[in-house]
Amino acid sequence: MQDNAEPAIEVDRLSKSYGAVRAVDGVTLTVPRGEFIGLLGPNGAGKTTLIEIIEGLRTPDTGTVTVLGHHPHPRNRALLPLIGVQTQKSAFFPHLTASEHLETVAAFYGLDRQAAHRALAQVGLTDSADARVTKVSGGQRQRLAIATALVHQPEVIFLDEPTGALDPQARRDLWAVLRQLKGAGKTIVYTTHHLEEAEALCDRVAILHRGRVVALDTPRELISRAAVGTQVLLPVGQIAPEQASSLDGVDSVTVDNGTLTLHTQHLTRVLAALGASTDLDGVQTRAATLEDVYLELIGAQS
Ligand SMILES: Nc1ncnc2c1ncn2[C@@H]1O[C@H](COP(=O)(O)OP(=O)(O)OP(=O)(O)O)[C@@H](O)[C@H]1O
Repeated sequence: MQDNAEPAIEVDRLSKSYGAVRAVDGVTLTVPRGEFIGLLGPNGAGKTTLIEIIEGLRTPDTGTVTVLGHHPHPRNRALLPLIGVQTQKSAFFPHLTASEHLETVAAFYGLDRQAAHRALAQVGLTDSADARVTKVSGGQRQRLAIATALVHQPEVIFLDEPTGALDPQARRDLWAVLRQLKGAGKTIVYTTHHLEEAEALCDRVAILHRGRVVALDTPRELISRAAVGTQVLLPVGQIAPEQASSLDGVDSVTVDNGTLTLHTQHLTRVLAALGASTDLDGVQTRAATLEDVYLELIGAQS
């Protein structure tokens, strides 16, 4: 019997180098069951290497990994039914329709057509069941890749940039699919370069830089701890930048593209001071986002 208190994933002091490049450099990470965790970081930060070591597709130099209590290395067959993997280069069986492709995958797991049709429905692709895999749109391809990872109803799902090259509507549609998986109690590990998406979807995010985890927390906590604060935006000309700088609560002022931006940790004080000096019509405020935190962290480390 499985111990449900046991974490879904435990990574301990994991490292992997390619020649002189330390792709993963001493990563320690625990993912509880049912968590939706995002791995973020610039190109080359080590996200794919880390996720593929956890999946058992790459071998670490040092350190240990357990997934649902199993070691993925050396290749561990007991783990395969428990994990679902969508990689950046997901391949489909050519010449088949979406449902035929999934039925073939289901057969590998000793499952019948029903499993394939359930996975199609889960990602909202039932209407495209008879479409050839070579003819489907980018959004449908991504859904089919996720369905391929879901056929055998795994407990832990790994998704490497599942919303990569999708248009905004297709991405939003996929968010609904990912939220449903989370709602069904699955543990999801995913990588993305879309920070607003990670902020909307993830319970926690790990920000990687040069193979190391430089931040690990809930998006909300990371944002509240960051120094970025809130921005107050108003059209240039409404108040002189020097006058704005001297207002109560203003930390700094920048002018960009016709907009004067006041940076502050004390929004109410700034709005009160601003209201006493100028008309507040046209003034906008912008709360800090995960993207601000990310840029601050990565910028500071570069
Ligand atoms: N098979 C490999 N052989 C040699 N170097 C590799 C290999 N795989 C990754 N690297 C290097 O390891 C580092 C981490 O790469 P990785 O693909 O894990 O980063 P990433 O964060 O997933 O990047 P991206 O966001 O671009 O997908 C990079 O410097 C990359 O060039």
